[in-house]
Amino acid sequence: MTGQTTKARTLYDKIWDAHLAHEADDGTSLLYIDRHLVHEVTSPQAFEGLRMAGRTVHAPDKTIAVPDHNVPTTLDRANAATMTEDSRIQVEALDKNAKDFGIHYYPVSDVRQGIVHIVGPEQGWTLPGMTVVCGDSHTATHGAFGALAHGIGTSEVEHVLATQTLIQKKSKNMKVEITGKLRPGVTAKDITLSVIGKTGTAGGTGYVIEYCGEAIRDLSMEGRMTVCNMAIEGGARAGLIAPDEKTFEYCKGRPHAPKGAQWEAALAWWKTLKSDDDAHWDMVVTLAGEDIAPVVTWGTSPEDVLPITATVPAASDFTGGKVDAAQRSLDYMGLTPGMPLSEVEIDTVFIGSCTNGRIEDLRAAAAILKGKKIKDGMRAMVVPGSGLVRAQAEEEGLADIFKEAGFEWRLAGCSMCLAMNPDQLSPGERCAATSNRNFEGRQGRGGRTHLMSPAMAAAAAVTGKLTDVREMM
Ligand SMILES: CC(C)[C@H](C(=O)O)[C@@H](O)C(=O)O
Ligand code: SF4
Repeated sequence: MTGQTTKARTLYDKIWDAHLAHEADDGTSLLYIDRHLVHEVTSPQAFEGLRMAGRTVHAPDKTIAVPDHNVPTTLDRANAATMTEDSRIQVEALDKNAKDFGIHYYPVSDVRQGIVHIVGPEQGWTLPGMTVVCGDSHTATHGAFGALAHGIGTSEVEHVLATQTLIQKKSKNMKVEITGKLRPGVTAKDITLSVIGKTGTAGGTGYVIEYCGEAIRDLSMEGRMTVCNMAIEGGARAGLIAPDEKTFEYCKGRPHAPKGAQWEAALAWWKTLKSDDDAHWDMVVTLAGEDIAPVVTWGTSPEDVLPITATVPAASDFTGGKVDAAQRSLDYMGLTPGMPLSEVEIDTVFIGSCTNGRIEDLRAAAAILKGKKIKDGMRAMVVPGSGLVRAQAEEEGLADIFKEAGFEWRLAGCSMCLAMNPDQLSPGERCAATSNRNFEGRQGRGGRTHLMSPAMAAAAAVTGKLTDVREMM
């Protein structure tokens, strides 16, 4: 790495350099992978490939599996009859593969089971400066720790299982700075949606984003995970945030975090993990924290985002290819241009997912719901991101607040974030959701999704409409 070490580098450059095993003349590189997270949807063929080739998992100690997408989240889920045949096959395959290949595993029956992107940080598998991959696009979540974390395809899952390395080409560096303070009622979710609203879903293509600025520093680790989670929705390869005292504090004492002298050594390295002042950025995006409002999506792309105080746009408000796309979105979403977003009535509320299924998210929603009831006829569910989040929420009395308000209190999993398990919208059903994708059919065929923060979703459950949470604070 002569020469490279003296040049000013970004955090991404530093993590990349520290993991580079080989670089070919055309830039194709071989990266060492520190953590490989595995779930039931994208791994069965990869394990099958290993089996057929007679290979083992190269680093079973760095490979962590948990079923999350297909698992029912109802209290009776131990009963296999609650799963579809396809789901059952995938979950059983993961049970078997984890056992046969000797990797770390959190089965459905384990209180630590949950959404892979919540379990990894919670158990201390995700640490600053690491390379973290998973056959899942929202692996970007782990970037909140100053780790280079991104999704990979099933053939790459097999490659990482077999070699603990990944073939990559380096991305460009983008800086997204959120300056100043957030206003009351504005959360990490509003930041990340507003960034995508500004850059578009393709704006990050070819880049790794580093989020920085006072408003990012002020976020908790939970909030930082929410921001990085949606880097992929903005088209980026990954999103990351330089680690700081909050990061170290979060990691300290976690089951798989280093201990004693190893902790001290790790900490010394982690403290060097920041972009140099004069590092080169290929693109810079800046938003003022004060200018960010509580937002909701109105369309079928995460970039279709507006402040809750706005009205439904018309297709003619857009230009180029977006005109037709906006019209299609409006038709699918059943919305009329000019209508105040705060008058859009909803049928269902989903609080959960790897975007907003952590304890802080549940606290924010419960703070709005305390002493209130959800609107008559509303279907509302809270799906904690892991069994441990669920247990903590019960201990803090949040579960009681949700139940008294009329919410279903579920077990951990991806649930209604995507239509791969029994939790689905029916055609035309409209949902206030704290997840990250609002594509056509994402939550069930014909289902209509409005993305927002947990507090906003809680407010919507009470009024039955998209609601400005600031009116309920
Ligand atoms: C099923 C999985 C491959 C997928 C992803 O990669 O993101 C899912 O988690 C999602 O959120 O759409
Ligand atoms: S919660 Fe949603 S976004 Fe996250 S991994 Fe599961 S399906 Fe994907």
